[in-house]
Parts: sequence; structure tokens; C-alpha cells
Amino acid sequence: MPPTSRPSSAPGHQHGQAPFTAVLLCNLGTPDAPTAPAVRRYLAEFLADPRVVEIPRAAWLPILYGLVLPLRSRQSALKYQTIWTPEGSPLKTWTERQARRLQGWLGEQGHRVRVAHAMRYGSPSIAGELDALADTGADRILVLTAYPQYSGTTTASVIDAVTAWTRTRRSIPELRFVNRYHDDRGYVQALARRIERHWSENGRPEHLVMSFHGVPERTLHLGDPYHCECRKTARLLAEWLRLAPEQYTLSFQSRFGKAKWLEPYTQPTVEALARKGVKRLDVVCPGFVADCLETLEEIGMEVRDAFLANGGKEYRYIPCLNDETDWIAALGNITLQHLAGWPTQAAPDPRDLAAQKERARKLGASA
Ligand SMILES: C=CC1=C(C)c2cc3[nH]c(cc4nc(cc5[nH]c(cc1n2)c(C)c5CCC(=O)O)C(CCC(=O)O)=C4C)c(C)c3C=C
Ligand SMILES: [Fe+2]
Ligand SMILES: [Fe+2]
Repeated sequence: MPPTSRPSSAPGHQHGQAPFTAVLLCNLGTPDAPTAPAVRRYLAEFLADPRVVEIPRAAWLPILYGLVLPLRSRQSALKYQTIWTPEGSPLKTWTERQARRLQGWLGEQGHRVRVAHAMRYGSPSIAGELDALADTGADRILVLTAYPQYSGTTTASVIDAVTAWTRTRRSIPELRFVNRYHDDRGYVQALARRIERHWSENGRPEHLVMSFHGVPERTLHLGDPYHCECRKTARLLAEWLRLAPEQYTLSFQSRFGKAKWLEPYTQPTVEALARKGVKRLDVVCPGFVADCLETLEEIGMEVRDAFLANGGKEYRYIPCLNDETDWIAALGNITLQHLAGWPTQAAPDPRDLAAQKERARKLGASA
């Protein structure tokens, strides 16, 4: 038996297919089009997730359908129009590219692992991609989220979707989850290099804001590790950049609803910096690994306008890691750490399949 194939009794193995190991890179999701109906479909799925809005269903769903969706779909569609590209939503384009480049990187390292990508809300769906992998012989699947910091609102929701899918399958592949990598050396170093390159091209700012997506403050008191993990990422990043505490500020963006969210909020923080006399400001979003509405529109446009309106002079948004080579290598190393103990060179190789067929033919002929 060639070293790259495993016995056909492996769970999930379909008759006539060589079993293989897969990685499913999961991100949040994004509308299919920058139109109110498409944004509405997307937001309806997103905001009805009990992991995202932790208000009892009976109270929340009437508000969602009666107020939030009618108002927000139209407003958000206008915002999506400002960031839409000929290829579609940036979040989707970057996630596709990351998956493709991750597979390439793993292949260069000699690991025949199939990398697919999925979106928690919208398409391609997690269940659809898992079906496609399992139906073609994936018997080991590593679920890798695009969220370096664990949050019940994001990471746990991906795990919910995967475990809901397992209930639909008789033969369930072996599953592993990467819950976090907020303090992974490769991730933090890739961020530091991204920022340093930006500084070598544009000069250094007077101050750096590290803006993470917010969550309701009560999730922190309920034990969600998200806040602590954002703080650790920020501290490690500041150490790599050799920033003194007064040279940077950690803040939280994208507040949604009336409740108190993690503080300090990004926009008031940036306005206060401008009023204190900071003229040159850079903002980076370390918790987003792919540029999206929340980085390109909110940080790149809205918060910029607020900084300039309050006396700031130069504002630079530093793009996300996207498909940076260092970042893809970091993702690759995170993948390999989590695949350890699982044979990783098990992707179907056409040569192995041809050899198997030839053996079967000879056996058949001699019988
Ligand atoms: C990076 C991690 C994210 C966490 C944590 C998170 C929590 C969270 N988000 C909302 C509400 C909205 N988020 C929206 C967009 C959005 N959120 C993330 C990531 C996290 N969210 C991303 C990557 C994006 C961008 C998607 C894109 O299409 O580019 C939106 C939709 C946009 C809008 O209408 O303004 C909402 C709404 C909540 C309530 C929450 C935690 C409770
Ligand atoms: Fe969000
Ligand atoms: Fe936003």
C-alpha cells in the first residue's frame, strides 16, 4: 500500500475513494450582492443566531423582523456599495484567496491536504462544504476559523454549525477545531511585519490605534475570553513593534444595538486623540484577518472622517493580513500544529488511484 493512502475501512471513506485530510477555513460571511434584499437575507441569518444576539428569541425576533432588518438592510447595502469590487465582496474574495494559497503553501511543504473555505452565514455554507468534503472521501477535517481571538459570538457559532452538520451524517469524519491563535508567534509577527512595511513606505505615525471588533460587555462578565485575548494580541504586537504604552491604544469598533459594548469605542477614541493634538494617526485591525465592510468602510472611511473633522491631519488605515505571504505561512504552521498526530499526506493522488486500479485489475484477472 502506498504510504499516502489509508485503509478503506476508515470512517467517512466512500467506496472507490482514497481517504484524505481536509482543512475548512471558516469566516463570518457576507451578502451575495450590495443590495437591500441580499443584505437582508444575510443579516436575517446572522442576527437570528442565538450566539450573536443573546436575547430570548420570543423578544428578539419581532424586533429583528419589525425594526432592524427593514432599516439596517437599506443602510448597510449603501455601505456595502462603497466597498464592493468587480469580484464581489472583499471578505469573500480574500477568504477564497487565503484558502487557495494555504493549500499551495501546504503543498510546497509536502503536505497533500485539501483546503476548502466556508462562510458561517450565507454561501458557501459550512454544511455544504462539509458535505462536499465528506462525500469525496475526507475522513479527517480540521476546522480553522478566521477569528484569531475566541468569542462565543463567532468561534462557538462555527462549532455549532459544524456539530449541527454531524447530526445529518451517518459516518462522521474525525473533526478538530482551532479555537484560537491570538498569541501565535507567526500571526503576531505577520501583523508586526505588515505594520512595519507600511511605516517604511509611509513614515511612522504619532500614534497607533489597534481596533478590534467589539462584543457586548456582558459577554466578558459571563466568561467570554474574547476581551482578554484581544488585549494579549495587542500587548504582543506592541512588544514586537517596540511601542511604549503611550504610543498605542487598544479600542473596540462596530458597536451594534443599545447595550454597553467593550470599551473604549474606536471612533470616540480617535476623536479624542485628534482633539488632544495628534495629527498623524494609523489604525490597524488585528482581529480581522481579511478586509471587509467593518475595516474598509467603518475604519477606512467613517472613522477617518471623524479624525479629520476633529483636527487630525493624516490618517492611515493599515490593511488586514489578507493574502500576505507571511500570514499564509503562519496559517500553514497553525494548521500543521493542529494536524500533528493525524497523517497529513493523504490527499488522493491520481498516481495512487491508477496503481490501485491496476492491482485490482491484475487480481481480477488472476482469480
Ligand atoms: C472579528 C470578529 C467578529 C466578532 C467578535 C463579531 C461580533 C459581532 N458582530 C455583530 C454585528 C455585525 N457584524 C457585522 C459585520 C462583520 N462582523 C465581523 C466580525 C465579527 N463580528 C466581520 C468580519 C464583518 C464584516 C462582514 C462583511 O460582509 O464584510 C454586521 C454587518 C454589517 C452591518 O450591517 O453593519 C453586523 C450587524 C454582533 C451583534 C456581534 C456580537 C455580538
Ligand atoms: Fe460583526
Ligand atoms: Fe460596522
